[in-house]
Amino acid sequence: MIKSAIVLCGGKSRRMGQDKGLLKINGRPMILHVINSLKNFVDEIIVVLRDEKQKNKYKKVLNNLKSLKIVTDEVKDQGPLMGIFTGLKYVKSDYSLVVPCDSPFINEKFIKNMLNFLSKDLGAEAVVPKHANGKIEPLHALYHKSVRKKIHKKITKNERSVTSFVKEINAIFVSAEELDPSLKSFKNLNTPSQIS
Ligand SMILES: Nc1nc2c(ncn2[C@@H]2O[C@H](COP(=O)(O)OP(=O)(O)OP(=O)(O)O)[C@@H](O)[C@H]2O)c(=O)[nH]1
Repeated sequence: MIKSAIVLCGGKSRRMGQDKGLLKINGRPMILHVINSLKNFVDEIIVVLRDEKQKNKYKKVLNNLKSLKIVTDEVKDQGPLMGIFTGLKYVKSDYSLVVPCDSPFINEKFIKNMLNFLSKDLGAEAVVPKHANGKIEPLHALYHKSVRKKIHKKITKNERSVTSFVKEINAIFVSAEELDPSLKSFKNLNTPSQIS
């Protein structure tokens, strides 16, 4: 069974003030932390960027990486739901693990636990982590390719919330704490003060 991952990296990084995926954490661009964690567990990684200009910058950092495809949003600056829509167009697998590029501490435990769901007969359109306080993590989730049609409907209505989207589809919610007891996989770096 082919396993695919989609890395969302086409955001505007307004709060950070510079492109988050290329920002170095412990001497290495954030996106490489995410890709390094994923690469031993999936057969292909689709990196979804905003446009050709951003793609040219990332090519320098991502060259030589096997099984990696860089694509650009069908329409830019529409938010992560568009990124998922674009990524799902290119994947070979039925389900894809979607992750953001600004969570550099995504770890193997989280990835393995998420991919383990693929060995079950899921019968769901998505598997989404949920915290004890009810907060959900739709950018750290598994999506079936078939949701593309439903996303298209939302986008054409200008509805861009990924959280609202997953609440409307047939999604399974799973304990974030069980997927990664450290919860580090879910930490997003959004502002300069979060970078020491
Ligand atoms: N492909 C793609 N990814 C996106 C898009 N918007 C956000 N993302 C990604 O989704 C993740 C979460 O994004 P946010 O932090 O909410 O938004 P951001 O635009 O990156 O940052 P801010 O401008 O500070 O809100 C990041 O990995 C982004 O790169 C988009 O339009 N296209």
